[in-house]
Amino acid sequence: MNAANSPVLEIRNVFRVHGQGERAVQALADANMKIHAGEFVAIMGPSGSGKSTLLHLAGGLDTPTEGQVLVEGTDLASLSIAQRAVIRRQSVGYVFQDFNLLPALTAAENVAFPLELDGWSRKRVRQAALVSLEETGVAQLADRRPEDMSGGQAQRVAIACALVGPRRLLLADGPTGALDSTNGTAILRLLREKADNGAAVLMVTHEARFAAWTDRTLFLRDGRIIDQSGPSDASVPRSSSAGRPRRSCAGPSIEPVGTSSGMRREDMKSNGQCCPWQSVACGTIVVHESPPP
Ligand SMILES: Nc1ncnc2c1ncn2[C@@H]1O[C@H](COP(=O)(O)OP(=O)(O)OP(=O)(O)O)[C@@H](O)[C@H]1O
Repeated sequence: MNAANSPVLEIRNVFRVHGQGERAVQALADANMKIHAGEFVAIMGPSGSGKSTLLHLAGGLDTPTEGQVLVEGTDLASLSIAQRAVIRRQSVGYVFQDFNLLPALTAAENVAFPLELDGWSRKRVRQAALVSLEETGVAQLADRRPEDMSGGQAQRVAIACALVGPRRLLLADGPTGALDSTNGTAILRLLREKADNGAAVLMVTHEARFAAWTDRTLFLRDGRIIDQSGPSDASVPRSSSAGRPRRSCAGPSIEPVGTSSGMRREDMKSNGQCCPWQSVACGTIVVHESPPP
């Protein structure tokens, strides 16, 4: 299906128009980009320039009006809804702007959820969840529910959700938004490490100091990719640049169709088999067999 050197993510001649008629908004226009394994790419641009739309398309949460989105060589449009949900759950980690943690579950259960849907054993799931929470510095919150967390803590749990398991494409929409400088830097370091270990990472950020951790930055304006900046110190080998910024500087919300709030854990698991209805939860997609309430 995909050659070893093919991009993990390719956006090919993509247009996305939201709404119709007089209310139509061209959120993306002729966007083209590729990210390979091991690359960390930032997206910057003014509010409304199409950053989240691009990320939603990359994660298969939205479909282009025109053009193709390929994940590991597979055109997402060629897949059924259920097949797309599997790709998103197994290959794509998504950090949402508003976290999307399931309120009825503890932090560890939130992180474990996609792995449980994939049939991992309870013990393996718990171990993987704890590793991921440890990586984001919130292992002590494993048994706490989102309502008992601060915004910054919830954000780090949401990042743990996106990073758990062997995801090869990480999409992060403002992953440092609710974090102070120290924790924000720790998350950037972690994303950098994930890229250095082979993941493809695409991150929306408003801050050039965070983009400096990436390999290149895409600049969006009015839905168009208007520029790209590469590394200013490309000669620095990966191993010696780990743990610090790589560069000195960098030159729709699609609502879930349903919400899982209030659903019981077992309901959510049994609803995870297939279906046209889906909601976004904790870096993965929860699918409902019937329309959510
Ligand atoms: N579901 C939607 N329905 C209608 N218009 C939308 C929808 N989602 C996004 N848009 C519009 O598309 C354009 C791009 O939005 P998008 O959220 O991708 O921008 P952004 O760069 O992520 O903005 P921000 O930095 O404020 O999050 C904006 O004009 C926005 O109002």
